[in-house]
Formats: sequence, structure tokens, C-alpha cells
Amino acid sequence: MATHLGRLNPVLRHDDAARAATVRIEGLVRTLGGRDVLNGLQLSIADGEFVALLGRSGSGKSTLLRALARLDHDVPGGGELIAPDNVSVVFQDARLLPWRRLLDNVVLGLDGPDAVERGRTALAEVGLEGRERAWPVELSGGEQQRVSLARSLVREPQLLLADEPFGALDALTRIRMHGLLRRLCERHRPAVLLVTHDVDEAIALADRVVLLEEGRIALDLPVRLPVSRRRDDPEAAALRDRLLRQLGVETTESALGGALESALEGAAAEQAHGKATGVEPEAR
Ligand SMILES: Nc1ncnc2c1ncn2[C@@H]1O[C@H](COP(=O)(O)OP(=O)(O)OP(=O)(O)O)[C@@H](O)[C@H]1O
Repeated sequence: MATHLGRLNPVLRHDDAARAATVRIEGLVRTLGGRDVLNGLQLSIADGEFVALLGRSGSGKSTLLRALARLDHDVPGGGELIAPDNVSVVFQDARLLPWRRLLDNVVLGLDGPDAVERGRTALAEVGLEGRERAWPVELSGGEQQRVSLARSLVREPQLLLADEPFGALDALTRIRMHGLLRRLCERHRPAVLLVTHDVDEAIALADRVVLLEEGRIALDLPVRLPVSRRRDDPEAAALRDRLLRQLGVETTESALGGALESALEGAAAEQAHGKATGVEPEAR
């Protein structure tokens, strides 16, 4: 396990205690536009744990992700951040290279004689078997995000960072992607930090939901729901209410309840489909 802090954030340390935790952050500060966007933030993510990160717009979610992805060397700050070297990032847009075929996009930069085979397997895992030679432009937005997931997971990252990866997709595609992501994570077991604005998405996918407020973690709640999550689980409803209250969202329960039901049903259906057939669903 390696350590990391940006050039202007000089506290670097190897630590045996980091073995049980993929990520350990203590007192993290990042200053942007004259403001401490991250202000003494503490957060740990255990090996294989799936954490969803919520927070109002501008609360610093992307800033935290950039710190973990080592994309913030020019941002002043301080504190301690321990994270693995092997990190993959999935963004809202798939960021595929348009002049490379799908398989070439997935294996780009991958070493080893089995790289191509691993790329093929990864594409099959996301439901794109047989599309290896297609061009990105031939794919829908959801399919492009499947390639983006394949490109990330083929590297077997210890930490997967996802910044609103489904934010640009339509509701149905998003629900299908929830099931796919959950299943891929169960298989590959990276630690995951998923940034989302969607409380229902967080509850449908995560083992733990944390909420960022004024540069620190204001809420840190476990999701005590079975893998196959049920829409009528009182724990899900209680968790949603708690998170929405913290976010200051005034809305009727029925309006959000419908979205949560869809998200949970979608994830469960994808899971059942994967288990029943033993293969990933076809690309949609
Ligand atoms: N390069 C920059 N210069 C100045 N301020 C910045 C810069 N980048 C981000 N900020 C500010 O830092 C704060 C946190 O931004 P960040 O993108 O991390 O928020 P976020 O929680 O991800 O927001 P959103 O949910 O809207 O994506 C915002 O107030 C933003 O305006």
C-alpha cells in the first residue's frame, strides 16, 4: 500500500494500520477560491467496502474524489491521506478515446501478454461481448459507461472512485447500471467511493452512506439491508428520511418512495438475472 499527498500537502506516511483500510483520511484540508472546501475531514474505507458520498452541490464531493485520485497537486491544503496506488476513476462521461475501438480503449496502457484476453473478459462482464471492434460513437451513453466500467475494473483496482457515473443516463438505464455495478463490485471487491446526488441510488448500492457538509463528514450511516434490497424495507425508508432531513430536502415521501422502489427493484432484478443466467445482461 502506498501513501499519497499532493505536492503542497507534504504529510506522507507508510502505516501498517492502513492494511485493513484501503483509505484512511485524517484532518484533510483543501482550499479553493479562498475557502477551506475540505476542512479537517476524517474518513476511512475498509477493503472491499462500498461507500456512497452525498452532499449538497458545492459541498466538496468532487474535491475529495480528486484528492483520492491524485488529481489535485495544485490545490493547497494539508492533513493526512493514505490510499492505494492502484486507483481507477469513473466519471459522469465515459471519456473513451473516439479513435480507438472498444477493446483498445479497455486495454490501453495495460501490460502483460494476457492484456487482450483480460480486456475481452471485462467487456463480456459488462454485457458487451462481441462488440470488441466497435467504435465508441456506435454506442449509447449507457453502453459507453459499461466500457468505462470495464476499463476501470480490468485493472483490478484496490479503490474505485466514481463521480456521479450514472448522472447523465436516463432513469431506466441508470437502474440497470446499478445492478451491474453492484454485481461487478461483489466479484472484484474493490473499495468503492461513489459520489452521487441521488439518495435512493446511495441506499440501493452502498454498504455505508456518508454525507459531506461544511468540509467534513456530517453523517456516516451503515446500510443494514440485504444484498437483494426490498422496496418495503423499513430500514431503507428510515435511512432515506434521515439523509433527506440532513440534506434539508422538503418533499413528499411518496414522490421519492417511487424512485427508491425503482432503484431497489432494478438492482434486485439485475442481480437475479445475473444469478439465474450466470452471464451479464445484454447491453441495452
Ligand atoms: N478551481 C476552483 N477554484 C475555485 N473554487 C473552486 C474550484 N473548484 C471547485 N471550487 C469550489 O469548491 C467548492 C466545492 O466544489 P466541488 O466540485 O468539490 O463540489 P461538489 O460537492 O462536487 O459539487 P457538485 O455536487 O455541484 O458537483 C465549490 O464551492 C466550488 O465552487
